[in-house]
Amino acid sequence: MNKAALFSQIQQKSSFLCVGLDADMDKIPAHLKSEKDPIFSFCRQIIEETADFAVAYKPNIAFFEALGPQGWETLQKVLEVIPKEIFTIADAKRGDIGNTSKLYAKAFFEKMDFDSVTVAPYMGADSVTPFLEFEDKWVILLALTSNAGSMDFQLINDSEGKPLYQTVLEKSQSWGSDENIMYVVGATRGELIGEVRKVVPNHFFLVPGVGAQGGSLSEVAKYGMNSSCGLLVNSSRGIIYASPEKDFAKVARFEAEKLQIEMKELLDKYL
Ligand SMILES: O=c1ccn([C@@H]2O[C@H](COP(=O)(O)O)[C@@H](O)[C@H]2O)c(=O)[nH]1
Repeated sequence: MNKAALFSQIQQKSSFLCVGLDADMDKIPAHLKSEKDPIFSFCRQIIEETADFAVAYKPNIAFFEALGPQGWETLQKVLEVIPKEIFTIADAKRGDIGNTSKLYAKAFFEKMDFDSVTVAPYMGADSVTPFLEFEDKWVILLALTSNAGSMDFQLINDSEGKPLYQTVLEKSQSWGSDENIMYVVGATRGELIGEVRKVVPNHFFLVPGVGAQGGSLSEVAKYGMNSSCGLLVNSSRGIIYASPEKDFAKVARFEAEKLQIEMKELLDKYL
């Protein structure tokens, strides 16, 4: 999917919501566990109920890998029930020496037909560029993540006072463009989102951290929105585990709609 198609969907749905599919056997409702493929059943129902409000889905690959070989089959089935016009993100956080990255890219872009994959930047250009050789596919590079540990490296300043995440943003711009690179920027980062936006004014950000991690959607929009929205804001647990009962999918729909209503207001305000 290209940037224009993504923005057009954001406008049509008045939403920049990404629903995170962190489907955990220990957390899905008990009644699903007797089904043949409980994780597929859970994800399918979440997708069916939230697709009106979501412009992206982000299966976190760890939750599928943890199921062993069956998990990869489940992931493929989940990918197939996501409506074609909705952007898909393999949250896999890959990246390795060039020939290995090439095969990771093949796995997510050819064997499975994801629109994008999250990639760690720390092995440098040759670990990222193999992912950029696929038309209308995206790399989502970890820049300023939402977790406390982001302080350990990403916020360390160099001798000129520049934080490492900023070097990642600056350097990676020569590897691709705002048509094939997005950046992960945590919703928990507040004003720093504005600092990221200054360095990369036109790129989309994938923003995890609203909902369960407590990030503020209004701050994300205030500091991060650009003229083509430029934001995909993810919520996983806040939507998919909003109810542990049989009504989980309906309650997920309600939570997704709540976020979409807030997003519409923010789009009207800033766009
Ligand atoms: O900086 C990051 C990068 C990725 N994530 C992932 O996003 C979701 C967040 O889930 P919530 O339940 O909405 O907190 C999850 O898959 C993380 O692995 C992130 O949180 N922060």
